[in-house]
Parts: sequence; C-alpha cells; structure tokens
Amino acid sequence: MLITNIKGLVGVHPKEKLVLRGSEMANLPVLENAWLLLEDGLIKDFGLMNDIPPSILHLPSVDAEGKFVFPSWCDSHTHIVFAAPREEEFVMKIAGKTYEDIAAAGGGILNSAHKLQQASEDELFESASLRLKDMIKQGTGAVEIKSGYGLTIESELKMLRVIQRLKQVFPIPIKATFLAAHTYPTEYKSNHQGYIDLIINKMLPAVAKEKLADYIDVFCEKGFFSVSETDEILSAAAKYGLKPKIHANQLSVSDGVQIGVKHQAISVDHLEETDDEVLSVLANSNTIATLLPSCSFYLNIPFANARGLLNSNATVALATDYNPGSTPSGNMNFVVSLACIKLKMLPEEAINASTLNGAAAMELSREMGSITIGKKANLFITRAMSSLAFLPYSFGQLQIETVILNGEIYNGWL
Ligand SMILES: N=CN[C@@H](CCC(=O)O)C(=O)O
Ligand SMILES: [Zn+2]
Repeated sequence: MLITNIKGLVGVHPKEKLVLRGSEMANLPVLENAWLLLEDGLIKDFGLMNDIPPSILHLPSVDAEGKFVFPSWCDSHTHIVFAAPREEEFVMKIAGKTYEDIAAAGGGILNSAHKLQQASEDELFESASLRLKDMIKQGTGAVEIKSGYGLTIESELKMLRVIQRLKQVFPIPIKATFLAAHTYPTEYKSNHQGYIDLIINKMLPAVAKEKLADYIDVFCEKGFFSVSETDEILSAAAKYGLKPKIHANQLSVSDGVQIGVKHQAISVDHLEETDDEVLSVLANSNTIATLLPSCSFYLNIPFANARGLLNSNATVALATDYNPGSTPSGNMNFVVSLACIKLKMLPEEAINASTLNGAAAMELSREMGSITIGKKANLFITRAMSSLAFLPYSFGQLQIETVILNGEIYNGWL
C-alpha cells in the first residue's frame, strides 16, 4: 500500500533511537508533504512527494491530502480483562467517597475479583475483545494487559489464558503481566505472608510453566503491598525471568519507585505522588516513568509531575490504565490531551511518550513506536487537520479516520 500527499508523517525517528529521555522528548521528527510505502506488513520506505520514485506510482494508494500519519499508540498499562464495570462506585465517588473508602468497604479490586471468579474464560474473552476493538479503533496498535482480578490460582491463570487467547487472535502485539499482588484476598487479610507464599510457591511456577506472563507487577501502596513485600515478590519472580513493571506512588509516597529501580523494572507506573526523591532516583535511570493522567482525572487525585521528571532527564511514557475502578477508558487520544492540558507536556512530548516510549515500556520499540523502515506497519491516518497540535487540542473528539494494522486497513472485522 502506498499513502501519498501526507501533510505530516509523524515520528520518523532513526532506527537506533529506541527510547527518548528528558529534553530529547520534545523532538518529534515530522516529514511534510510525504509518501509512505507499506509492504508485507512492514514500513518499506518513505520520502518527500517531490522525490517520489516513478516506479511505485502504479501501486494501489490512499490519498492523505491535508492529513497526518501517526505510528499507532502503544498503550503499556491496562487491565482490560474484567467481568463487569463498577459504575455503582462511580456514583459513590460523586457522593464523596474516596477510592480508599470504597476499597475498605469491600468494593474496588475485591469487588472485581469476586465477579471475575464467577465468569467463564469465554465470557471474559468476549468482553475484553470488545474493549480491545474499541481501543484499536481509537488508534492503539500495541497493548500490555495485566491479570490481578483473579487473586486465586485458578482465576489468575484464567485471566492470563484469556490474555494469551487475545495474543493469538488480535493483529497487534500484546504483552501479559502477572499481577496477583494487586490486593490481599479477604481470607488473607491478616495473613499477608500466606498469600505471598501462595503467589511465590504455587502461582509463579504455574504461570512460568505455561509461559503465560511477560512481566511481574505489584501494587506497592499503603493498605496494599508494602515495600518489603514487593521486594520479596519481585525477587521470586526474577528467578523465572519475569521483569517488573510496578504500580508505585499512586495514592501515597512510598519507596515503591526505589524498589522498582533496584529490581531493574522496565517501568514504574502512576507516580501521582512524585516527590524529589522519585525525581532523583529516575534521573538518568533506564526504568521508564509511565504516567496515567486519565486515572488522576477520574479519581480526582494529583497529576504526576511530568515536567519535574523531564527536567530530571527521566524517560516518560503515557498509558491509559484502562480498568473498571480507577480509569474506565482506553482512549489514548484523551490521555495525550490530558498530558498536554494537565501534565503540561508539549504535544511533541506527549506523542513521543505515547508511541516510542510506550513501545519501550513493553520492550517493543525495535518493532513499534515510530515511522521507521522495517518496523511494523501499525499506524493511523487522521482527518484533515490544521496542525499536529490540533489532535490534543481537540480533546474528546476523535480525529482518526483510518487505522492500518500490519499494512492493511482495519475494518473492525474481529
Ligand atoms: N491501582 C491499582 N490498580 C488499578 C485500579 C484497580 C481497580 O480499582 O480495579 C489502577 O492502576 O489504578
Ligand atoms: Zn493499573
């Protein structure tokens, strides 16, 4: 497929650029008045319309006059396998209850776990597929999905098998993360070590045997998993080659970021509570700071200090956190808008954080995240737009006209 007359071909990073940090993130290379050639599911070549080789002019082509072509969004933090939404908690929040109040009253993650334990693998697969299709239509072309609503060995494995089926069926790269350490099941409320032993001695070997996970995650937070409990779980997971991507500093300052960096986490995610120590630990670190501004928006909690992280030369990615409790939305376009409006990221920084750095937060940036020859042809074409900044500016409005996956137009066929 040939795409011609592209007003702006966005994110033409060189092949060797696999992640961007600090001030580099403001550099988003855009080729104006360009063509793009896709072949065998990959990006084959691109250039300026003035120099288009006559030998390719006969190929079937899409005219993108006035439009921008972006690499697909890479959403590196989601929980899209769940049995039921939780809009009753939404109403409780409007009436003044906090996320912690709801969790303490048996709502929250335990509520989702209870419902998921009753659901069949097929039901979970169907509902997660619908969510994933919606995300793809909104421009997402690679995704990470976590377990963590099972909390028993059977149900955690059930969730991970659903993610494995999604991997087999969907035409986009998917990474699976094992998050049994999401909260303590009621029966282990006063026996934390009992649940940790279950994770370490029973769940981890079973997950590893079936090769069901790419990463390990822990919700390191007051009232959930302490820093030393997180340390113990990450050490055990390392024996199975599972690298961490952890939840840290969402509701309070802890040493969650420090413990993640100690274990060479791929990413530490949330960081709504970003103190100076977090900034200095992540400065120049290889661990990516993944920010989830639609979670802050929905829960009315602080927004992460993205500018502080960028000024500290950290590596910042953006993701949705799509889940039924804290972020019932998988729309990366909205995340990019919020990053500009609330995190004060420039459009260029927010787009890099949602493409190349999002891919890096799933160890996918050799194949995804930029318009680079040889990468997967997962991309989208916008409507005609006046400029690049129009996309985040027009928040809540879908500017995507055509989604292309593996070099083919996606029609929501699945
Ligand atoms: N914080 C932990 N996990 C999810 C929320 C889970 C839930 O409320 O169901 C999050 O990332 O926000
Ligand atoms: Zn999360």
